[in-house]
Amino acid sequence: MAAAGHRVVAGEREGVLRELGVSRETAAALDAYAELLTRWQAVKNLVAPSTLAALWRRHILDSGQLLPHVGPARALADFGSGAGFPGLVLAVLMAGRPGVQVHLVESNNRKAAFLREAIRVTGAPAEVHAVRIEDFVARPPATMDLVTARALAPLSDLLGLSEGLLKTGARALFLKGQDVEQELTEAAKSWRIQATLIPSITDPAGRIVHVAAAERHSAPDR
Ligand SMILES: C[S@@+](CC[C@H](N)C(=O)[O-])C[C@H]1O[C@@H](n2cnc3c(N)ncnc32)[C@H](O)[C@@H]1O
Repeated sequence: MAAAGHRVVAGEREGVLRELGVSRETAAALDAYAELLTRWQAVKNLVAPSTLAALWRRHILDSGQLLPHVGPARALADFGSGAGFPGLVLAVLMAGRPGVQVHLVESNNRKAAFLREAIRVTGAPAEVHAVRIEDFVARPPATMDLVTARALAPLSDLLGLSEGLLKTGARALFLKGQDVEQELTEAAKSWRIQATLIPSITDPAGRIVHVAAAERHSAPDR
């Protein structure tokens, strides 16, 4: 069904803008993004159709809740950005900070084209890398301060993908669902991880995994 048929949850936009505490200019940029996503969704199916009605909370606030944990980071790499979550939302929210650049790594050309258009309409300090994450990490365009990702892979795989950037000093913020404890236990078999779990404000079972550092266990001596 065409996106015109979807209904936005009443009052959700206002509540989310209040929770994020954004300026009028930032709210306008988020509106432009939401409008573009709704329009492109009809033909490009960018997010799960069932989640579009709750776009503001399920996607925009879910992404924006990372902002207080970004700290002084200026160079961000968002892995598997899809329609821009969380990377593009963070770029919009950080637009006023000097020197910020968010690198959206998304190998799907249809999604990468959408992201380029979203950057254009929002003026967000971001750029799209339509390549595989593995290739981006092999030759990053700058030293990254922070890696973000949502709905991409289990934690141990995320650490593997991020390894090259963690080694040069990046931290990571991963949005995780109810399986987070299991994923941490599994990841701890291969990694020594310094991480903090932060409750999600959009999902009672969800956690933000803040990785300060991680390195592989050395191979056991024989
Ligand atoms: C399930 S979607 C999640 C999108 C977004 N992060 C979100 O939470 O809505 C995963 C995205 O990662 C991209 N992706 C998966 N593996 C990738 C890789 N190795 N390199 C680049 N992009 C990848 C896919 O094309 C897809 O858009």
